[in-house]
Amino acid sequence: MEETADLLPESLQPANEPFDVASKKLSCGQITNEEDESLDKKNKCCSDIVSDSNYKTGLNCHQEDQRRTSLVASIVEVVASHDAPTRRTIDLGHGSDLIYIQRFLPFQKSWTFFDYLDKHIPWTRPTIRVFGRSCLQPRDTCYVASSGLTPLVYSGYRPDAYSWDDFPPLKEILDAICEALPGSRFNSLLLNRYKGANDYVGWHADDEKLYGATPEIASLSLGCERDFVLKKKKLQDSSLEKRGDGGPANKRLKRSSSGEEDQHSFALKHGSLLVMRGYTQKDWIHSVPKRAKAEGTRINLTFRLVL
Ligand SMILES: O=C(O)CCC(=O)C(=O)O
Ligand SMILES: [Fe+2]
Repeated sequence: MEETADLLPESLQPANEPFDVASKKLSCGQITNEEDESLDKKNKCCSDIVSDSNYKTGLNCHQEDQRRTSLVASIVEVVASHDAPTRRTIDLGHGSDLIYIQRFLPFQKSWTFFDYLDKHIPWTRPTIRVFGRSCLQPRDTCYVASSGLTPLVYSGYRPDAYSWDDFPPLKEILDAICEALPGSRFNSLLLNRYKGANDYVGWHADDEKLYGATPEIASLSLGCERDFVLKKKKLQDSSLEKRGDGGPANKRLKRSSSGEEDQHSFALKHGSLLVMRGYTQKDWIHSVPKRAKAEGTRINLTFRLVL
């Protein structure tokens, strides 16, 4: 990953609204989640029904019991259907694709992981090199990997690898991801903590050789919602083109004038999982830009396989 300075097109500024989930921890300037909002409304509506059922209804005890049973069943159904993960596959074309799973982890469980990681991970903010200049990385980081792997080096920085055994909850998350992605394998994890609106990751691709030609990267988001932007590489930016191995990249990237989108933006929700697959690291770059209204802390975990 050779990170570039943050070049944020004006058109990508979102219409953020403050996010406040009563009793669900913090308000961090997150984008309002329409579904969470509607869940809140439905939950409120359900509790209204429950308290209404205490009023005199004119039904006998048996009828009242039946009514309560069916009310409880429908409340459970509403809550369950809103808690269920939703999976979406996004075909970026030419062998690149994404999977986005909203509510991959349950809401409160995600906050439990957030609190643990915020407190227990030995976060550092290293000096990196961008365009030949040294600067402080604009977010906190930590690296966890199985022993004996090729070390990760990015932007002139080589993080020390902590062991999975140092942070047992990470293994729990890894197990959940492997269960959701049968056949996938991960042995390393780069953690990022964005402490507010000014923290970001600039345009880059995770195209280091140690991940091979078509790495699968599973990215879990916890805490404050942030935008994740993907932009198609120009043909001359393609790593294959740079290596002079122009054939496949040429074929994949050249056809981009066919009306396909060259840029995608996703608001990554608390507890969501985004998976990048295929040629996504070869043909696309991605970033998490600064966002004035994203005041809260966000923790991101990217699980990778070092070959
Ligand atoms: O924070 C994110 O969602 C992305 C982080 C990222 O791109 C990276 O660590 O390589
Ligand atoms: Fe990345």
